[in-house]
Parts: sequence; structure tokens; C-alpha cells
Amino acid sequence: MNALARPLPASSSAEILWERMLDCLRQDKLEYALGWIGRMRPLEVREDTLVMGVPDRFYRDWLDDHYRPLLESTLARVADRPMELAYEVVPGLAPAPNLQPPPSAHKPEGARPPRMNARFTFQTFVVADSNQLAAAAAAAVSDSPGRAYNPLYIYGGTGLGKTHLLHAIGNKIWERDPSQRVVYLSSEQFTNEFIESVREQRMPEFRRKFRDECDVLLIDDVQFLGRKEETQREFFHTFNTLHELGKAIILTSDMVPAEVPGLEERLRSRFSMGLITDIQEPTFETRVAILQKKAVLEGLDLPDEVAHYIARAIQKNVRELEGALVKVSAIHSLSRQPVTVDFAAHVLKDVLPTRQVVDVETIQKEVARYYKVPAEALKEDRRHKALAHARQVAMYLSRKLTKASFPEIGARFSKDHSTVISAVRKVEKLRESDAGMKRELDELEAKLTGE
Ligand SMILES: Nc1ncnc2c1ncn2[C@@H]1O[C@H](COP(=O)(O)OP(=O)(O)OP(=O)(O)O)[C@@H](O)[C@H]1O
Repeated sequence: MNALARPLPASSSAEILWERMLDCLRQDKLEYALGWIGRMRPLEVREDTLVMGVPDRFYRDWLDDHYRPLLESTLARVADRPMELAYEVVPGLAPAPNLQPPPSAHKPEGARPPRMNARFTFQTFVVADSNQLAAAAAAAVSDSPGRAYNPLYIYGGTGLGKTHLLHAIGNKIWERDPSQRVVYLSSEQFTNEFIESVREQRMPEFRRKFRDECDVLLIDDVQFLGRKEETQREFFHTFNTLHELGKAIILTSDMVPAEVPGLEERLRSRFSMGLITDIQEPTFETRVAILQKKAVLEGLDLPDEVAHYIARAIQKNVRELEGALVKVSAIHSLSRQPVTVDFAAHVLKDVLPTRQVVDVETIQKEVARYYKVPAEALKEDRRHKALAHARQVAMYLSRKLTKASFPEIGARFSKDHSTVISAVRKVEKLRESDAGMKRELDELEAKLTGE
């Protein structure tokens, strides 16, 4: 009997079991899982079943899909006997308070200037052809603020790293000399603060903040200044004061100054006084390099073929690329499933560009036709070898190409979720070791998705 499986007292309750399960997950360094399962609450123990309350059906299915094996094995460990988990939907269930991350988990922020993100640094930025000039200019500005390129104006499409570079400049200047007053905000925030200061008659304070107490001004998304005449007037004076004092000004936008609708001519010409540089969409190689760098930061062992798969699927936006990786990493660390192309395809079904939509029934029909077996037989309990193979392939493809959970797929084949899980694992393994199997699966997949 392991230490966690102390005999339960007669009053053994769902809470006690649940507490022990949480301890167990913490000991196994699965804190990550706690956030995801934290919306469950223990309700009661019914014979060999621990009944948990969940907020809705979607959440229940998702849990079942991703955590049942982990949760049931943990439950068996703490109860020291096999037990099952059951879920009951309890609408409006609040997260358990004991699952907030401990305060020590937060990195102390020190006195970093407000709104500055310590994660966005030059070290975490991947320099490539698509952003080389912008990155070099940003580095030059951070080395001699106010002297090199003033202002520096970085423009480009959404999610390509403009804000990251802006923060990298501010972080580097501040880290080298924390007495430097770095002010970062978006042009919308500037507008809002301005309006509020006018309304509350606090303009002297506003001007002090942006003109007297600012050494480096970082303004994100300046395009939102367009057509805001009063704010533009105020910003014009702010800009002039800082520029004359040799303070660094760095601006980002999604377009060049000449294209910002409703931007006054005098601001346009000032924004063009220093250096205007753009960030382009990343090439395939850059996307792979970004994924690999982020994987290292996430502590994820990312096989090249998975990096290539994601980089091929998400082409225009680094934010989405990063989001995809974080999702793969999170679900991998929770489910402990190996990071393969199939795993990534399944995890990212909702975010990758949609392919032809297929459902389990269509898959059953197509697979049956392919293996020349009756589709109905896939749903029966017949163990004939060819049938069993076709059934397993159909389960695997259902898992990969549809949003159905393991129990939902099981229901379509009159099998329970654990049969589906082992069929999927088996086909995944075969796919990797057997070239003929890989070809069969690719052919079927191409037929089903129209690709
Ligand atoms: N070259 C890169 N190296 C590493 N990470 C990058 C790179 N480019 C972008 N990113 C990451 O992509 C995400 C989006 O970047 P960022 O917020 O800087 O985009 P943006 O260009 O400011 O977009 P928007 O115009 O929508 O505000 C960030 O998490 C950022 O760290």
C-alpha cells in the first residue's frame, strides 16, 4: 500500500478522496492539470464510484476525453482499490478555492514599469528574414535610446511580433538602468487616459506623466489615433516635447503613417522622421524556428515533423502559431500522450483551418467500403480479423477527424470508451511502424477530407 493510500476512515467521503487525489497530482508535478480539473467538485461516494460534480456536459466530455485514465489511476492509487469516476452536471459550479495557484508560483515582478511584459525580450524573439530589419533597429534603439532612429516606427500585420519588439526595447532599457522611466501603452489607452484627465480636470498630471516623467515612450497600435482630433493634438505636443528632449519614442501600427486614415499631416511627417520598418509574414523556416524556440521555453520536446505540420497549417500569424503550440504542450503534459502528428492534428482540430467536415457515420461507411466489409458489422460485436481491423481504423479516424469524444465514438460502435482508446493507440503505433498501414490511413484520410 503506498503512502497516499492510507486506510480511509469510516466517514470516508468524496472530499477526502478528492483531496488525496489532488495531493497525488501535486506530488507528480501535475499542477498544470489542477487548473483544468479544478472546476469539478466531489459530490459523494456510491459503492465503488466517486461521483464528481461538473459545470456542464461539454466540460464533462472534455474531461472524459483527456483525463479519465489519469484521474481513474489516481483514484485507484488513493483508494487502494479499483474505483470508477462518474460525473453529474451541476450548473453554475464554482471552482474549488484550494486550487488557486500558490502565491509563490508567481514570479515577483519587482518594479517593472506598468503594463510591461517581462516575457517579451530580445532573447525570446526569433530573428529571421521577415523581421530582421525591425529587430536590428529595435536593438539599436535599446542600445542608444533617443539617439538612434527617433522615432522608430514598426508596422506589419497582426500577430507578427510588433508588440513583442516594443516590450523588448523597453525591457532592455529598463533592465540596464531601472531609473529609466519607460511608459508603455496603446494609443487607445492614451486616448482614454486623455479623455479621463480632461473630464476630471487632471491635465497637469497627465502632461507631467507623458512629458516630464517619461524617458522612453512606447506606443502600440498608433493607427487608433486616426480621426481623434483632440487626442492627436495632445499627442503632437507630447511627441514634440519628448523629441526635443532627446527621449526615445517607438511606435507600432498595422500600416505605414501615410495610410492611417484620419491621421493629421503633421503627425504623419513626424512619425516618418526617424526610421519606418516593417515586419513581414514569417516564412516556413521561420515558423518552424519560432515553434522550436517556444517549445524549448515551454519545456516541450517537439519532434521536427510535428513542428513542420503546425508550421504548414498556420502560416500568417505568429500568435496563432504560439497558441497552437501551447495547446499541444498543455494537453501533452496532462494526458501524457506522445507528441505525434496525429496527436497534434487531434488537439488542434478546432484551430487549424477547417477541412471537409466528416462525421463518425461517414467514416464508418468509407472505411467499410475500403476494406470491403459491411458497414453495419463495424457496430456489432463480431471478432473476425478483417472486421476488427476495419473497426479499429474507423475508430482511429473518428478520433482524428471529428470532434467526438472517446465515449461518443464508443457509443457509435457499441463499445466502451476504453476499447476506443486502445484501438486508437494501436493504430497510431502501427502507423509509425508499418509503411503499408500508413499508406492505407493516408488514402482513407484523403478520401474523407477531400485533400
Ligand atoms: N519572431 C518572433 N519570435 C518569437 N515570438 C514571436 C515572434 N513574432 C511574434 N511572436 C509572438 O507572437 C505573439 C504575437 O506577437 P505580438 O503581440 O508582438 O504581435 P503584434 O504584431 O503586436 O500583433 P497585433 O498587431 O495584433 O497587436 C507574441 O506572443 C509574440 O511573442
